[in-house]
Amino acid sequence: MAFDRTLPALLAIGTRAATVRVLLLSLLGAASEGIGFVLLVPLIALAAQGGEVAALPFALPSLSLGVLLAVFVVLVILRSVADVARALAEQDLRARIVDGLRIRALDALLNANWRWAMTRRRGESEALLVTNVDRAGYAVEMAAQLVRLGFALLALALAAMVVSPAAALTGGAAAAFVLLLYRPLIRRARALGETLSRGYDLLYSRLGETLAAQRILKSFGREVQASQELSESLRELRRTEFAFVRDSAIGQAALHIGGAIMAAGLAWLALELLELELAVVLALAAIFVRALPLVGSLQSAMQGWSHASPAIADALSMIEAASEAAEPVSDGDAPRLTQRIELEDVSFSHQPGRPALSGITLRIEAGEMLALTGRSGSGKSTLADIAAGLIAPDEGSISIDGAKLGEGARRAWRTRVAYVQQEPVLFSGTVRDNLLWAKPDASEDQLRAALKEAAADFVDRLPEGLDCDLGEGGKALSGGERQRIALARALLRDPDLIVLDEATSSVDSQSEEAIGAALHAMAGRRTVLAIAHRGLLTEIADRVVRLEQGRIASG
Ligand SMILES: Nc1ncnc2c1ncn2[C@@H]1O[C@H](COP(=O)(O)OP(=O)(O)OP(=O)(O)O)[C@@H](O)[C@H]1O
Repeated sequence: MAFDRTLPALLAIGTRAATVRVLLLSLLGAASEGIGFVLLVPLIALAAQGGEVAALPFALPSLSLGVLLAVFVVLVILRSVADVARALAEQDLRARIVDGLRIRALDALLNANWRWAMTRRRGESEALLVTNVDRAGYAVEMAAQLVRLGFALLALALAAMVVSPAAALTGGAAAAFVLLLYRPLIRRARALGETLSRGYDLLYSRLGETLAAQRILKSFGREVQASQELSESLRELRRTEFAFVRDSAIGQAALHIGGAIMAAGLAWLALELLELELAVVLALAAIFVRALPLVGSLQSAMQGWSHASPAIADALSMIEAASEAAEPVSDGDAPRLTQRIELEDVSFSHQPGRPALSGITLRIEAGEMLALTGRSGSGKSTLADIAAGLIAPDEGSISIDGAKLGEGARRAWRTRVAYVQQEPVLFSGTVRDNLLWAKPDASEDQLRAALKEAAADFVDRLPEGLDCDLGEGGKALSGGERQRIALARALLRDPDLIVLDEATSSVDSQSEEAIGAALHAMAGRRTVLAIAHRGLLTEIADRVVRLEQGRIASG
């Protein structure tokens, strides 16, 4: 049932104290119920047989009816209080595990090195953080239910043992046999759970891609196909869920039939073979009637756990993989660029045998604006990622002011680098919110200076200026305006290196000119590495380096 590895790892996230609380409260509830059932024997004996019970294997304390009833009430109160406290403790444990798992997964993803992160599909990560973690929470609920039901059944079994060992053992053996018959169903639930996990991954990745491609999808008139593809994925998912529900329902029905046969057999055994007294038979019958639905719930919980626990395994293995790919924490102050960045015989391959860069030797002088050109796939972004400290060369080295940029310094170097990509990423909120995201303690003057330097002083003309709400993703602005705010945000950190990844390729010519003029005005003060196929940036750059198939062809 894969409790082996998954459960201990989960409980470590949920904290030991919360787990122990759930266990103890489940035990307390079960024990008070079990004792109540044992007390049924003297109670029924008092009512039906004048208090005499001869066939019991233990001496009954001779209690009056009043005392017996009072003890019953106390036991019920104890159990009810334990149940309330347990429900709260279970919720606490579940919340700790779900939140802990989600935060660990996000931390692991964000802290993994870029090379590993590039290989992951976004939809896969989304499905993991959203659906799988919720399913993990459901699995925890099922595990807690299994524990509670297990304790309750154990307490009932002990109560039955006290009342009549022979009848209890026979009943126990019969119940174990019935549960054994469920093993194939449990295994099937697990397989269905794994299929469902994969199905959700695919669904989320398709949904993400569809939303991202909304514009192109409309222009190709593929709305109907997109919705058909989604329907097909959903149908597949529902088929799996349906199979799971069907198996559960069949399991429950089989349990009821098996239970009725067992009850008839046990009644015959108790009355005909063991010739038990009425008080004992009635108490056993009460225990049996109580235990049967519990066995049913146990079976559902087992199937639920089997169905949901693959989601936990997925989350844990992703966390493990991301943690193995974790970037080391910075081992000192961020390197400062005052002289030059030097790439020495740098090679890099995203995939074995297909080098993206080969033997690149390049100097970028501080204060220089260098434009990187070349055909698509020639290695420009890979080179920029190496210069920005996102990835490390497979061979060769990169140094800042003569100091090699090693494993421990790369993260720190990135705090000195500003990156502006082709499609500017702005967050929902005001212009001010978007700028402060890069430098939360920036003063009003610094915000205005950055906007001015990035040729984004159009902000003054917006209603409410800096406090103008830009809407989701900065929708309220044109592409060129968004890009200038993105540049202002990059400048606000006073970076040593600005990397522009085709930052002007999709902006209007007026914005391109404004950005070009802004960059030109930075000449000598800021180091800029601009990826540009052609156009204004290559004209204003101090130097143009052209890449061809991962090698420097000119410049
Ligand atoms: N994540 C990745 N996984 C596998 N291969 C990759 C990955 N990223 C880039 N590559 C490959 O590495 C080579 C260089 O890619 P890179 O993106 O650096 O080129 P580019 O010049 O920036 O291209 P473009 O102008 O299209 O962005 C290409 O062959 C590309 O297919």
